[in-house]
Amino acid sequence: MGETLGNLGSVMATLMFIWAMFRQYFPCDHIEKYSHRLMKFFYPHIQITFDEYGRGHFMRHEFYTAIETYLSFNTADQANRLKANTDKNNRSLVLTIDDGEEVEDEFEGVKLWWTSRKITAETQTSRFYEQPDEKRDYRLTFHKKHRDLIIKKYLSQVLTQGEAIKVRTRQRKLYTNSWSMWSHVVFDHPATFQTLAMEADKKREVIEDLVSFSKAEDFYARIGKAWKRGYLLYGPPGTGKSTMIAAMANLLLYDVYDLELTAVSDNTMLRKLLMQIPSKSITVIEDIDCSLNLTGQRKKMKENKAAEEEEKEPIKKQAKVGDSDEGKTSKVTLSGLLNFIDGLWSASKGERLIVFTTNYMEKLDPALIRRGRMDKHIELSYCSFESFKVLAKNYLELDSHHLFDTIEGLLGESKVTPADVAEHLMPKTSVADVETSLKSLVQALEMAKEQAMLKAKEESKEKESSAREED
Ligand SMILES: Nc1ncnc2c1ncn2[C@@H]1O[C@H](COP(=O)(O)OP(=O)(O)OP(=O)(O)O)[C@@H](O)[C@H]1O
Ligand SMILES: [Mg+2]
Repeated sequence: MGETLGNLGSVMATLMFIWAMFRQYFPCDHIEKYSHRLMKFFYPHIQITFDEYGRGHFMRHEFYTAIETYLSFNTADQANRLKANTDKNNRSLVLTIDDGEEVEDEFEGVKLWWTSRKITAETQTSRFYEQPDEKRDYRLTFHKKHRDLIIKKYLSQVLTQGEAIKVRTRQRKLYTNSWSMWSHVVFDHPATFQTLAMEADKKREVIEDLVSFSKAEDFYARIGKAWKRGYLLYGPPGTGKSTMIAAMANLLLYDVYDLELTAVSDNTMLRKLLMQIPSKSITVIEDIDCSLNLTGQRKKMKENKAAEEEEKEPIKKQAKVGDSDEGKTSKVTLSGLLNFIDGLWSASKGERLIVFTTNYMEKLDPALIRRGRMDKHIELSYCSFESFKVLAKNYLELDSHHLFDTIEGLLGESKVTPADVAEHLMPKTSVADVETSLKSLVQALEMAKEQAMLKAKEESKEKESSAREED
């Protein structure tokens, strides 16, 4: 239909040309007026063309790719000729409508037609660059009485839907910083909140927080706050902090920017790196307590330790002279990081998450973790029975077992991390042996319980003896 209308358009253009020639020899205002009316009567349609590339541009127009995605998802089943491509993951086929094909779409009861066109032009080779010899575009045709509806509503819907599909299907990346640049690999971590071992209520709370944040653009705009949210994940090693970050990225379909602060030489470079982070991303700073000058206490502790060492071994101190930390360590400061989080970062558009992790919450400077900067503090702790049940389901596809009661009792009396539990549940043979796995876990838990009891005894003995000494 659209193609026929297109052809009709070219016929009309030819007629217009003949008419222009005619008018040159027989000028007459009346005839001109009526000719325009006639033209509009016969061709009451509007056509809009969306080129793949702009003039002199080497990047595809974003609207072209958005339309391509929209059409391949919504209308490809109408076309008889399709082009097959693999997606960026090389995993599934993406079908787009082939050159010259026409598809019909409908919006609020109005019919419109899209044509995918290829126009072959003569090759022009300039000294500096080669002009592509074929040009592609999408042509949209609709009745002129729907002009406002299509231009104002339909087109913006096509673009937003196309963009949304692109985000959903795009390949996500894990970025790491080297010098002042980010380099990336494919982010393919399988962790999800479903497989994360954590108490169900706590998990639900985190998921709801993340989802409502990702949908709250209007809310943040209304209250005049930058659309960003900070999370602090804390807990002993092996309790799932890094796993939770992967689950967050998979839930929101964000890219991950893993910022290694020890590789950042100063605040200027930090700013440069952070400015390159786009929206829909999670910026991660792991083990913030180990990141140099970021913790007031840590610095003090270091100084105290150095002073102690000095007292014990003055010779060692002499050897250290000239071996100052200055050259080796990063000059990134806590205030530099905080200024950035509060200042420039807030000025950039789009949603951003920043996640800090630490094993030692108490070591962190209060300025870093105050609410508003780190909006949510999430503790990941030792394995509870509820967390164990998630792991048993993941690793052994098990909902219940006669050893579960014993395990529940032992977990209450010992401190083991989900990482330790997971290690015992890992099948050691090609055929998963549930009984052996659970028994080995029970043994490990009993040992941990004994050790915990011994430790408690030693501690109480120490307390008693120090109290006696004081007496
Ligand atoms: N809560 C959990 N749910 C599921 N798996 C977990 C959990 N905690 C730990 N694991 C398992 O243990 C491994 C280590 O966990 P992870 O790297 O997330 O710990 P972490 O808290 O980041 O430790 P660290 O403080 O040392 O960085 C993971 O690969 C995962 O298989
Ligand atoms: Mg970790």
